[in-house]
Amino acid sequence: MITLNARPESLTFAPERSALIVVDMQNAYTSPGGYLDLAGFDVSATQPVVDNINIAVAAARAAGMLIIWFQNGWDSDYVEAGGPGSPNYHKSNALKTMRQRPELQGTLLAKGSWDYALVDALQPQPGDIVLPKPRYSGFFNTPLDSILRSRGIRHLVFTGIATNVCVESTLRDGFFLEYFGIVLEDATHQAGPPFAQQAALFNIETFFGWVSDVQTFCTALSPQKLVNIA
Ligand SMILES: C/C(=C/NC(N)=O)C(=O)O
Repeated sequence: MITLNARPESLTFAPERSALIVVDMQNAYTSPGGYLDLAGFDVSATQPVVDNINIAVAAARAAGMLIIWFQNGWDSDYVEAGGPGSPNYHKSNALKTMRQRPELQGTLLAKGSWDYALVDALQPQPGDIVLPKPRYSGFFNTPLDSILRSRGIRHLVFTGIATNVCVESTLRDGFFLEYFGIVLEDATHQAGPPFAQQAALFNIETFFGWVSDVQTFCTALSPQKLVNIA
């Protein structure tokens, strides 16, 4: 068992019965020229997040935690995105950007595209689980709940982009399914202004889960080891 210092209080859990979830670290959400950048969101501060996720993943893997990587997106014909009868068609800024700029059609968040791919610096290893997801929540239309329940996993440590959209959506759905959700704040980044990050972390800390950071997480898993946090 480890005890992880977190806000609003510390949590004790077994690493081998917990998972590190990496949410949507795709070029779409992280890289200049990716979807968020093209849609007008600031991605200039995402590199430290990539670096910190690599540190957290290495520490979690060494401690026997399951690593789950999500990739958000749809088939290249966007059937999975839903048509005009789906709110996703109207709210997805990727779909809206492609309607405004038809030359981008088929490039944003389409499976097989550069935009959909995980960033080069973050690559799953054998034993990790990679899950595509068609909506913001990683519990919606994916086998996530079955994968976790079959392994007796109840504690989920979250990293990834965006804190206020897919990270928060997945953590909230997990809360309703009786999972304990913890966010490593310096391994996440918001879509939108800085207040979106602050509000998401406030919501999580106050209502849905816990907030910690990569250094604290690594120290809890391996007290003797020194890490260089970005
Ligand atoms: C805005 C947005 C966020 N996605 C995420 N991975 O949090 C989107 O997919 O449109």
